[in-house]
Amino acid sequence: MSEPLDADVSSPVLRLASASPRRRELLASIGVAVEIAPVDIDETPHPGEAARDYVARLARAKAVAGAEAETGSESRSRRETGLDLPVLGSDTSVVRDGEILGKPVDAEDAFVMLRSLSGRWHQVMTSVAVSGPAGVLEATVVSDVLMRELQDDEIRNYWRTGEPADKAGGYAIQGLASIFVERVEGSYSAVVGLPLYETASLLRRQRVPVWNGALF
Ligand SMILES: Cc1cn([C@H]2C[C@H](O)[C@@H](COP(=O)(O)OP(=O)(O)OP(=O)(O)O)O2)c(=O)[nH]c1=O
Repeated sequence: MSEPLDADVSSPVLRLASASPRRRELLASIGVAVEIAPVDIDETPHPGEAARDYVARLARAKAVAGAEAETGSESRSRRETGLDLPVLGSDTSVVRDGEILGKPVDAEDAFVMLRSLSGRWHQVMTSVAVSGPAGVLEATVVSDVLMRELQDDEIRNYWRTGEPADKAGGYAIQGLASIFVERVEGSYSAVVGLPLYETASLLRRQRVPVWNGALF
């Protein structure tokens, strides 16, 4: 029997235009080893921009910026041999009543965000874009999340754990905030940062090998 897939020792098959460790781990879980190449783009929403359009625009911008950076000198030898890797960009936003909640900037910001999510449903929108031989392919997934009533003290204590700081909406469903989330309707992996079902489909269309149900 051959060895199981191990993302740490496999050579990269995809360039990940993201600094998010969650996205790297999610891709590793479906056997996709990545080369990390974060990009820096302006994440300011356009005036009047709908949340769904916003996440789609950002995911696309990250994939396109990552592909442009790949044509730089660092990867020139690979380009010359026609071996540029497809590039994945993604964006996750928490949306309450149509309003985009980004990452909290401080304790007060996190308190206001989580207070506003307490005891009600909100949406998590994640868009993924993959630039490759088939052009830029995209998918957007909207999930509904119900958070239980939160006490003021637990919101303050939650901030002190450090978990909310780099998370859209100020919480991580895959972490301590799992005790706050009562229900998810949609894609759990999309809430964490990447909708794996849709991502696998886009990757296959870009000829990136993904685990396909075969025995190892
Ligand atoms: C709602 C939620 C968000 N998140 C995270 C996923 C994303 O990393 C982050 C949303 O910010 P993003 O801007 O989507 O991503 P990022 O800044 O972490 O990385 P990059 O832009 O370089 O790709 O929030 C969780 O980890 N768990 C959750 O439950």
